Amino acid sequence: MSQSPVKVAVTGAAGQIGYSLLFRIASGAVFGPDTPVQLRLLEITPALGALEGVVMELDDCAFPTLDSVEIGDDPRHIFDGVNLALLVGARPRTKGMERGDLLEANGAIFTAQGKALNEAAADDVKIGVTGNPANTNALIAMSNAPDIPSSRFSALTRLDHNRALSQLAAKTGAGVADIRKMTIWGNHSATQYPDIFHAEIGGQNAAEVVDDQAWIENDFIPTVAKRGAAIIDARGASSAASAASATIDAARDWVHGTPDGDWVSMAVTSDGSYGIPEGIVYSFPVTCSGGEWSIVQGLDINDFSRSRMDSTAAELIEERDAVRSLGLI
Ligand SMILES: NC(=O)C1=CN([C@@H]2O[C@H](COP(=O)(O)OP(=O)(O)OC[C@H]3O[C@@H](n4cnc5c(N)ncnc54)[C@H](O)[C@@H]3O)[C@@H](O)[C@H]2O)C=CC1
Ligand SMILES: O=C([O-])CC(=O)C(=O)O
Repeated sequence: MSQSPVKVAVTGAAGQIGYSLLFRIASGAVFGPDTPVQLRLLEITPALGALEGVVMELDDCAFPTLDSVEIGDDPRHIFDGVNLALLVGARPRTKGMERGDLLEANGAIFTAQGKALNEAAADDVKIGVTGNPANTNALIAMSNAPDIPSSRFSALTRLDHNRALSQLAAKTGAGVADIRKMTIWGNHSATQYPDIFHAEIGGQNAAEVVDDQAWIENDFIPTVAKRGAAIIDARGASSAASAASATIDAARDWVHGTPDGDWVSMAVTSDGSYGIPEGIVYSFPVTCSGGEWSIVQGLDINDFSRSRMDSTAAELIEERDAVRSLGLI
């Protein structure tokens, strides 16, 4: 093992997503086989006993890339010197709830964790927010961490991106690896806009390959946007293994870069690109290189896309105003 260890914090580590996520990070899925990982796991006090059991299992895997594991309930201590913080811990929604219903319950968590990251994290920290409502939780954490550049925060829309790839592959008979340039715009919520007008299948425009606007409007977009609720209905619990997998994909690409000729979807702070109001955490098509993301510029936006991009921005503005009135930002 040639390199010095990377410190990775995971919050909500004893939860469903944590149980899929930790083993993959520990086995090198984010940083590769040559980089030792020090896991720093945050939980609420009553869940620390269960977390000890998860740590026993991590030990029992004997991963060569796992350097050490520390657990605790104090964010300031757990975030000390971390290079990557994956903020998963939050209450999940249950049947009949929208993710936005969690704003107040989960907002307080991200206020405290933003402050603790600001005080304790390493200078190069990257922060990925999975806990819902992910975009606005990232905004809350960012607003409470004034010394960390806002470009170091992102919220997870990679699961939506992966869902869109899988639905498009099923419709066209292509393999997911043949599809490039998928985009999720906006909020990780039912208003998100999965956009195939710039996507390519084997180099051909995906919307032209599909050639079925009714499928795009009535099938593809609602299936992707409401997939989380469909999983809750079927499983009785929200998505976990796929959410962990997307969290890994997002962190890996942010750290190591996106492949040439492709992009990914990440919710990042808007700089006004594509007319999206500045400052909200909005999912864009991005490329990553050298540990930094950049929003893909210059895409032509048709009227169909424009109205959907604006509706999901409007929802994020409402969420921002709601957390502002709660004093969270
Ligand atoms: N962005 C995305 O694509 C997705 C987001 N999610 C969200 O991820 C979050 C976690 O989901 P699950 O793991 O299924 O939930 P879970 O309930 O199984 O686990 C959450 C864990 O967080 C812990 N926790 C609560 N408050 C905490 C705090 N202040 N500090 C540290 N830990 C804390 C709980 O004790 C629990 O162990 C939920 O908000 C869920 O809605 C889930 C799927 C996809
Ligand atoms: O839908 C939920 O509440 C969990 C989630 O974010 C998803 O599966 O996309």
